[in-house]
Amino acid sequence: MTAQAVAPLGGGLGCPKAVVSSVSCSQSCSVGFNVNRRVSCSLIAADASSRSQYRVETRKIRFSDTELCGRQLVLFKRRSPVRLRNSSRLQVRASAVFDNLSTSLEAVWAKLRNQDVLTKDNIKEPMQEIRRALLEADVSLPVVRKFVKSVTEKAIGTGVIKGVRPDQQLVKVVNDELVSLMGGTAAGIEFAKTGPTVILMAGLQGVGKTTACGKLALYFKKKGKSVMMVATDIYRPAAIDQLVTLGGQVEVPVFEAGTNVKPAEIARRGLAEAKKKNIDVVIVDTAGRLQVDRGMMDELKQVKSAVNPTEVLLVVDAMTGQEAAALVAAFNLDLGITGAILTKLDGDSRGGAALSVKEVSGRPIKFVGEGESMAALEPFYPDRLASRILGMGDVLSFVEKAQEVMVQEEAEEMQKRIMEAKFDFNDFLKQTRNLARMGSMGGLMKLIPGMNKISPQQIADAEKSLKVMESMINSMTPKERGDPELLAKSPGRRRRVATGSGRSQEQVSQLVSQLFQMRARMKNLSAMMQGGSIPGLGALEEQLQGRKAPPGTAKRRKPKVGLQVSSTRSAAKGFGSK
Ligand SMILES: Nc1nc2c(ncn2[C@@H]2O[C@H](COP(=O)(O)OP(=O)(O)OP(=O)(O)O)[C@@H](O)[C@H]2O)c(=O)[nH]1
Repeated sequence: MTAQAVAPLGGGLGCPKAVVSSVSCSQSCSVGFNVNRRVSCSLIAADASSRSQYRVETRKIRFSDTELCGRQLVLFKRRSPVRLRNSSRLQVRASAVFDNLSTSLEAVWAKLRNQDVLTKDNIKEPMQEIRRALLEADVSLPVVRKFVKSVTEKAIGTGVIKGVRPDQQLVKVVNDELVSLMGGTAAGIEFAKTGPTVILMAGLQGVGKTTACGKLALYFKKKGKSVMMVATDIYRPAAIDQLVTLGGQVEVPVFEAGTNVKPAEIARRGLAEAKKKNIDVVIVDTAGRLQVDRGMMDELKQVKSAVNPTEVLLVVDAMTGQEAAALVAAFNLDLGITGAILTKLDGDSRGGAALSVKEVSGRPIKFVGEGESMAALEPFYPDRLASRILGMGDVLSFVEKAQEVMVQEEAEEMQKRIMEAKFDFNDFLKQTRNLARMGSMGGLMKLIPGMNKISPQQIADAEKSLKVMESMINSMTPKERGDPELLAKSPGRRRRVATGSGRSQEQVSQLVSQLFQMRARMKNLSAMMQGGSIPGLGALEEQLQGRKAPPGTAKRRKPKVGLQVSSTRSAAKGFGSK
């Protein structure tokens, strides 16, 4: 993009002025040229005559709309002002949001380069860096604390993934936590089941509310919806004109009733008009205030009850950082909102708002504005933003692949152990942890053909008994876990495990005998599969639910030890039953 000749403004900083004939800008140039506020720009001047590049001081420069064609740019090279020739080309690269955060995080990964595995000790310093980087990005302190704690726990708990370096592993954990911090999945707009979907827009003055109305109108129009905007800002007549102008730009009708009718009444009339015209989406613009005050809230409540909106969206300015998040929380408590629109994410915001809003307010960001043009509105995708911050999409997919391979290898190893009837309590623990990693058992069951008939209650029972069993296994010594015979032979060991886990001795005995039954069943099953007589899924389901003993196991193997093997029915309640 090329801007017109930039003439010196004179005076100001008391330095020689850079005069350039044209300005070529990288993608974020609109930040530098159109925003009516302080922006942070990193200017790189390439002097065509000397072919040298000047890294220009990153400084706050006040640009305003009125200065658009006559901007003074004072360029520095090693703190001395630089005079550029008329033929010089000037590249303006506004520091994009999250640049600093991304750079700081790169330094974090570098700290782990020579490590073999993530430990409590070697992760301390990187985590301090992450904490500092997030605070600098203006993320609120409680959010940072929670984030750092959770990343630390997960990073240490992940264990080694074959072929993945610890720094790569940490990138993945940080990515996943960033995504979940921002709400996990994208929160879309809810549409009314009948009649028009009404979206009430609220927000302080100058945050970009009216602009966001126009942007949303265009967004829905592009989705094939008919849209109408309603102007209820009766305090600033220019606001109505602004909305009408935006409506003209995006070719969407604007309902207005001048400045002598109450906002709630205008909204009501606007909605009636929209119903008459069979409009799909009605966007209600409201008046902003300099700060939250009672009058504003009361008025918003009146408008809200007049039109009963499907969505109440609070528009907040990303440049206000964590304040934006606090504002969303305050509006949510008082007015009740369904989400936020974060504007000016193209400015010099440090990005803290995007990271804090969901955690602080409990409400998701639904859209982000990244420019003044009507098309500069995007649905908010936490995963896309996280990978934009980290800039490591390839590392993420590499780690995911490695995890898949590991799960596959573990599964093959487990299968081998099952066939050899070596399945022990360590395997059992590993399996339950894998289950936990993969999500709830209910979700998993739905994926297995024939298993969807299991009731939620049965799943809940199974999950509960898995937890009970896990507590008993955790009280066993590593030797006992690897060699369950030890427990089968020794009532003393079983007593110790019972005391350690707070369970009864009978429960421990039952668990041990269930392991032997399980081994026998699995061995039989695998023998059948090898012999080609694979039981039908219905039978498998019954076996796994413990309703029917699998063929060949009706006459159960006698335990080698003095333990009473519990009945098939009791086995159904726990280990391997589902
Ligand atoms: N860079 C940038 N500027 C924006 C964005 N959204 C809005 N603006 C600009 O911010 C300024 C204020 O926007 P408005 O839409 O008038 O704000 P408002 O909240 O309706 O203001 P009031 O009507 O006074 O309450 C305008 O100059 C917009 O062009 C954005 O996402 N990025």
